[in-house]
Amino acid sequence: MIKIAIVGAGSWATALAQVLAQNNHAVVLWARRQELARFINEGENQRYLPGIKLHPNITADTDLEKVLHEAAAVVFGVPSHCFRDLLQQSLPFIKSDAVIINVAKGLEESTLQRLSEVFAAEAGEAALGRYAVLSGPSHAEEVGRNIPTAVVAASREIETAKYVQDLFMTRDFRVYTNPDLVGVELGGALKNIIALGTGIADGLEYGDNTKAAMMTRGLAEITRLGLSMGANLSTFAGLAGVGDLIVTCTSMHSRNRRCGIAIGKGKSLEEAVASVNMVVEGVRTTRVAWELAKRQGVEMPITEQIYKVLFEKLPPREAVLNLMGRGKKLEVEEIALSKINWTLE
Ligand SMILES: NC(=O)C1=CN([C@@H]2O[C@H](COP(=O)(O)OP(=O)(O)OC[C@H]3O[C@@H](n4cnc5c(N)ncnc54)[C@H](OP(=O)(O)O)[C@@H]3O)[C@@H](O)[C@H]2O)C=CC1
Ligand SMILES: O=C(CO)COP(=O)(O)O
Repeated sequence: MIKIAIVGAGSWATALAQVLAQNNHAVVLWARRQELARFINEGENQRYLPGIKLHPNITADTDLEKVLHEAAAVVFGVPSHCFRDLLQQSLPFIKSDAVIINVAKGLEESTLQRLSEVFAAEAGEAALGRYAVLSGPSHAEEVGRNIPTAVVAASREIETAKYVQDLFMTRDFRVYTNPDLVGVELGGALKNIIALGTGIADGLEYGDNTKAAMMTRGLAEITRLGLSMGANLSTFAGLAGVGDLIVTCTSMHSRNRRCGIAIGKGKSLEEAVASVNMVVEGVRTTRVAWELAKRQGVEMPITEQIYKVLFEKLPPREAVLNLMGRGKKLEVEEIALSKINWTLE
């Protein structure tokens, strides 16, 4: 039995603790509030994953040093906006050979960095070899109930990705490996923007056609930004790309989609986020992605319109009209233009 620490005690951290505990690991979660640690130690995370009886191998504590002591692997299961701060607090207590696994799906707002870049900045470039990301279509509410799920472990070092695959793989939780850290991180973070958008369309009571169009064109712009930042094209056709996009844009479990629905129904951003009562990563990610699109010089029209709805009070119906009224385009411009020598004129 090896000890695995999880920094965070929200819905995803708790669901992943269940998976790891079922694999016979000793799992200790760090909660910042006593109440949450008590819920978990009493066998149910009533706040974040109600109705699921937790495995006896799971405990929780509010003492970060105690939680991290002698852990062979450390999972960061907190929202992106507090990752750097908690990483800084944790690093002095993490064993030098421990594997670090990040499961957050977001980007850092102040620096526009991917979370692996934040990790490298804090822990040193050499430590990146023992850093992995776990991502893919996986709602905590379903993983916690052992509903069959498939995800991806990505790392610069294949051995690290394989280690993570072995840690998490169960009968109901299948883990693939992928060397494309950049693509897996971007796929997981950027799909939340499109889920906000499809949620808004649902809130406006548009139909399935609208949703399918937004998901498909959303994937096109995610891919465009990803390729400009060094990601691998095939990652976006995989679990961390289209797979996660599908689940987040269609599931009522999705916090981003539910937030979008509330906005589409006329709630303000603040009211919509408050109604979800859990982290809505896509809001900050929209700001970051819009800045990245400008920096990289790539077109991200859906992201641009969602940015305007969220932060510039553009009425959602006008955002849809703006998207529908854009100039004529080739569907697969990057691929078409490079392979068959067409032009847009
Ligand atoms: N939920 C899901 O199904 C999935 C989520 N993810 C990703 O996992 C990450 C975590 O999401 P999720 O579990 O849903 O979030 P939740 O809202 O369920 O839980 C958030 C957790 O982080 C803690 N937290 C929030 N802010 C801070 C802070 N400033 N300092 C310390 N702790 C803090 C909360 O503690 P407190 O209760 O004290 O506020 C809580 O324990 C996100 O990046 C999300 O995109 C990925 C896959 C699936
Ligand atoms: O990433 C997720 C599912 O794969 C969770 O998405 P939400 O944060 O929108 O619930």
